[in-house]
Amino acid sequence: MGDSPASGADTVAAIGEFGLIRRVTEGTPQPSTTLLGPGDDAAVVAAPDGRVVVTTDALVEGVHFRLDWSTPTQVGRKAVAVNLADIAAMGAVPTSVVVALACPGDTPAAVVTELLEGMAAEARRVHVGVVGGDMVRADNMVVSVTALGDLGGRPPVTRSGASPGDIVAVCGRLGWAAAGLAVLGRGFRSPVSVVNAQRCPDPPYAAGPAAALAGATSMIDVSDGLLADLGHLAESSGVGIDVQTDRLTVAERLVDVGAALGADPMHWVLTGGEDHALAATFRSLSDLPEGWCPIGSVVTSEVGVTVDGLPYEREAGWQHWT
Ligand SMILES: Nc1ncnc2c1ncn2[C@@H]1O[C@H](COP(=O)(O)OP(=O)(O)O)[C@@H](O)[C@H]1O
Ligand SMILES: Cc1ncc(C[n+]2csc(CCOP(=O)(O)OP(=O)(O)O)c2C)c(N)n1
Ligand SMILES: [Mg+2]
Ligand SMILES: [Mg+2]
Ligand SMILES: [Mg+2]
Repeated sequence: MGDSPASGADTVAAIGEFGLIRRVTEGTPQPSTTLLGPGDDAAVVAAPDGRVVVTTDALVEGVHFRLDWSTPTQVGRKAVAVNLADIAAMGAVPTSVVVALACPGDTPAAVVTELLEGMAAEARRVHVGVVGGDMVRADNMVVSVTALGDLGGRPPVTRSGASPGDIVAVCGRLGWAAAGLAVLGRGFRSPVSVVNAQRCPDPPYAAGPAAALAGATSMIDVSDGLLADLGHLAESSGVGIDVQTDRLTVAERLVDVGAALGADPMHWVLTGGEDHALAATFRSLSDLPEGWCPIGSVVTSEVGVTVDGLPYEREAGWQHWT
């Protein structure tokens, strides 16, 4: 897909910026919370409780996705999903999404329309619209998404509210996208379950607001790796966090892939990003909503994360530029 540029009439350059915008916006249905959709200088969306939650994340070809690993639809879905997970991690529900796409002129127009369709499809899963965007020329593809959300009258669940004695819990998958990355990186395309997890996450969006309602004291989505992201909670809250590996289930599929590739599947679970599970702290075990699993505790030791009481010797997760 990405390695054979289209020529002739149906490229981005041939259709032009405004033809492309018309193609991806005209006739797109919007939910009722979109008061004024794409086409003007800005969109107008309802902000039911008077506050707006906003987050943005960019995906870069070659860094976050490859068009020979993923379809444009999967890239679009992923770009929106990673942002919706950040909204959920605040305990909010999404209200709308705006998107920006940069690509070379010889990009087939179908790649762009499929990507935008993927974005709209992921947004539709949570009943929100893509209410605007931007499209510009660049040497490599970059997809950037901004998501807005609503707290429903609740306080935001921040990274800074954990205190010693809290239970650390997770909702969603861990290690699957990392296993998929390892498979794709070695040139394989199966097992499709882990490969698809890398291509596009399936974050537990509803678990964020549910955790907020249940009194979660802090929360984050796992984008870089469980230990790395719990590290952000620990640092913001000024606490220690201990993860108990006997509380973490390593799915049989991950065990199989680990054995086939000579990799430790527990390392994927502890440090693999991109599944966008939610990790949160709760005052007591009985506060955990359905689907949340206890995996550790907030402790009074020095600020940081330990695994079974010990420092983790390998990288805790993904960092750009290192
Ligand atoms: N260029 C920037 N300007 C202001 N804030 C930024 C910038 N880049 C990142 N941040 C903020 O730093 C925090 C951590 O970023 P990041 O690790 O990307 O979070 P996440 O994993 O949730 O996307 C977020 O609050 C983000 O908004
Ligand atoms: C081609 C390719 N190489 C490597 C990765 C692995 N990878 C890229 S970014 C990333 C971490 C998450 O991305 P980031 O931009 O840090 O998102 P954020 O933490 O801001 O949500 C990982 C594990 C990938 N998805 N695709
Ligand atoms: Mg980010
Ligand atoms: Mg996040
Ligand atoms: Mg990151």
